[in-house]
Amino acid sequence: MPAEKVPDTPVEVLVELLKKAKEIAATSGNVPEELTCQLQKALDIASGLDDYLELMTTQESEPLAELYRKTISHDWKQVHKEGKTMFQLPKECITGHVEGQTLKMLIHISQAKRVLEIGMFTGYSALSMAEGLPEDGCLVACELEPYLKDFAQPIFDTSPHGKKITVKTGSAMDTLKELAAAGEQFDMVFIDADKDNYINYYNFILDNNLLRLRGVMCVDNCLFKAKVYLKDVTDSNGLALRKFNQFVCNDPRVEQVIIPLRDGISVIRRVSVVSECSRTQSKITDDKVFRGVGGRPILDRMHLDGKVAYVTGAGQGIGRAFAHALGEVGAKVAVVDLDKDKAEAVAEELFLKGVNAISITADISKSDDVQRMIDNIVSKWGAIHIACNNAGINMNSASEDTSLEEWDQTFNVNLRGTFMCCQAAGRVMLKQGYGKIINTASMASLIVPHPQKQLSYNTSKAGVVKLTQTLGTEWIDRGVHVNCISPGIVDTPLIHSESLRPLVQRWLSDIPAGRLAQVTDLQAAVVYLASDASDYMTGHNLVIEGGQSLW
Ligand SMILES: C[S@@+](CC[C@H](N)C(=O)[O-])C[C@H]1O[C@@H](n2cnc3c(N)ncnc32)[C@H](O)[C@@H]1O
Repeated sequence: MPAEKVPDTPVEVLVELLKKAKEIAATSGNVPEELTCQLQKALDIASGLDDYLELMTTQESEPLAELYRKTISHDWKQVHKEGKTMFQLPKECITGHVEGQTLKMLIHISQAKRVLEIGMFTGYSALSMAEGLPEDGCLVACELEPYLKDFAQPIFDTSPHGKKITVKTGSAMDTLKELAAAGEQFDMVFIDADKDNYINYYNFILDNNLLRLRGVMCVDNCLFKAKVYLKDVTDSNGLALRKFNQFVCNDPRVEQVIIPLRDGISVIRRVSVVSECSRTQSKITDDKVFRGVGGRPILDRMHLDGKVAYVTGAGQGIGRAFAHALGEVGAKVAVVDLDKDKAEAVAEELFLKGVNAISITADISKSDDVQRMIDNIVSKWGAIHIACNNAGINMNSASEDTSLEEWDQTFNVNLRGTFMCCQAAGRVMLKQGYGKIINTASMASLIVPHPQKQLSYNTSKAGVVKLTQTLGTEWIDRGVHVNCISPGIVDTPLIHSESLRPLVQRWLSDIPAGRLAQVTDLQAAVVYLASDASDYMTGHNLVIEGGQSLW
């Protein structure tokens, strides 16, 4: 701590006290050496903590470092003297590196997209949190002093994350009222402004649902230099924080913990709405709709944590998108493809994202390969919960010219291969009493896409739908759901081949949505069909074609 710095956290106060004690020990002749030694150890521990945390925390970005340098070197006294700020702002009120990184981490953990900050100062915590937000995330920062907006904005503009921040100047309570009137809600709220208003901000936020269900509130300075728990404190801010902590601690609407980092950060979350409603004796219907099935709200019911999935034809296109989608919501994924390199590349992509993935090379038109694929997965992960039978081929020819070879090849992969996968995975799933099979059919199972001629493809995909319906009804009473997805025309590299490219304009005029499907348009469907949220669906053909089959 620099010599002129005022101790600002319990640890900094402790360091100062230990230094004084050491000085006293050094100047009194009769202090045992053992006591001096113990004092030095205590001082080393306390004074080394912040430096160590600083060193071991991921480095701040250049815009944050610049914001810090500019804030610390600014003459705040002079600015106030010149009447540019209403109050004389102490530079120490900047949150800084370790706290900024903590807030950014909380944003990541809570997957917040919308953040509200009360008390921006020069914007260090605002920019730290913005860095943790996704590209379409946003942060509304309330700040009393217009001068601070002008101070922070040029630095925000140097950061790729600065555009996520909107600064609202004026009294924070006025801004809160405005936001509540507009029906705004936030995933995370950070309070770091005038301490005597903390309880008012907190109550207003909860009473007006500014913090969304399962949102998180963080509050700074909750240890207030230890004044919240020391006796004989007269400091008004210390007493305000003490009262605030006690209020939150007694509030049945929330759970809280104070993290003793810097000057203390309270992390507060709303507890179950059920207990909140019974407390207020609201007339609620306390059932699965209200609580969620098994206490899990709808999005949680789409999670696939601990589930084992495979996707065939996952080396590219739709299969790759399916593999990523299933992995992103928690499943372990076996990436199956005829092409070894492609399967390995996608498994590597998934692994990089933190998904447990393996690659398997298999030709699903060969029964031995199919059985080997299933055996590999079961021996590696002990089960198969989700089977995405997606591999397929498409050849074009006029029906009068379609060779038996083309017909057989198409059916061997698209229908016979899909059946073999369903059967092999189904045997495992029937034994488990649980399974979700998702076959990739096609819009061509419903309509005859034109002008290209693809008899064997169309009929094989119609077969996939009937296969799905039959298995879906035969196995459902033993816990195995079988459904299929029928994509419309998907924008894959194949579409841009020389022979197909001229047809794109023609197709577009047949599609109400006015565009081809992207593989990402299909991802939510596979997650839904793989999850418990679709437990009453079986034998269904989920058509995703931008309305094309309706015209
Ligand atoms: C502790 S500083 C905030 C530090 C900031 N979070 C950071 O990361 O550096 C408190 C800020 O709250 C602002 N403030 C105080 N009272 C306010 C109020 N009633 N409405 C809005 N802002 C207020 C002050 O002007 C000051 O900039």
